[in-house]
Amino acid sequence: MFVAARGGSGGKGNSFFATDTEQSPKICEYGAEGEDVSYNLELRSMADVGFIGFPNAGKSTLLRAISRAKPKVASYAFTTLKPHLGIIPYDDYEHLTVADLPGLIQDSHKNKGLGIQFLKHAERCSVLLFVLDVSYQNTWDHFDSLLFELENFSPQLASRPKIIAANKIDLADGEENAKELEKRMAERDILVIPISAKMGTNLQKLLIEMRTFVDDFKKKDL
Ligand SMILES: Nc1nc2c(ncn2[C@@H]2O[C@H](COP(=O)(O)OP(=O)(O)OP(=O)(O)O)[C@@H](O)[C@H]2O)c(=O)[nH]1
Ligand SMILES: [Mg+2]
Repeated sequence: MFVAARGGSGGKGNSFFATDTEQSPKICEYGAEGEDVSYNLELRSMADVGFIGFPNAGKSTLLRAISRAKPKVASYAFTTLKPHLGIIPYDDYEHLTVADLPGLIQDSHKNKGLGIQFLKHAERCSVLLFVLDVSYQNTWDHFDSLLFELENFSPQLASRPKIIAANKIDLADGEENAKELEKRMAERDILVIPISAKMGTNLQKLLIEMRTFVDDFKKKDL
């Protein structure tokens, strides 16, 4: 927060000039003029981290778990229709802003589903967090499909630093599927963090990694 322009000091109102004999004086004193300043503001990024994932992967559940934002969570696709922002405070008084974005589907880049509208928001995030539902086995395919949509929309967006949150490890086979995903992604040098957004498992590790990625990105961006 900062003061964009200071107001002038106030003048004295009519009641200040009231006396025993003149209860409602018609005189007053004008205040001093305030500052008159023009600013050009540039919105450089919508959020530090943008959540990318298919519908129902648990993006909104994760946002609720790590910030005070309260986006709607439900077990049907396209629960989230517009981006929701959350703020994560860290112990050193820095904070990250994260954006829960509407679910992506095949051919989003051709404006299917919430399409381009959604991808435009992602374009303004510095780091991408892919939220994958590891109650499914082949989530590396999910990751590639999501990446394909991003690449077709904007190769620059697709080249942003990426982290994968392997979500729903509390469900059957979740941990094993997450391990297999981790193995495959290690070959591509992409970090996978197994979590359960619902149960709050391993979120601390995710928060630390998100912060490290964003800090690195900002350093390079300077
Ligand atoms: N078991 C389990 N269920 C989860 C977890 N995270 C989310 N869910 C459930 O998955 C469903 C979808 O969660 P949402 O957070 O709404 O998913 P979303 O990715 O925001 O979905 P869209 O807004 O449609 O893109 C809900 O029923 C959640 O309760 C998890 O870690 N474990
Ligand atoms: Mg959602």
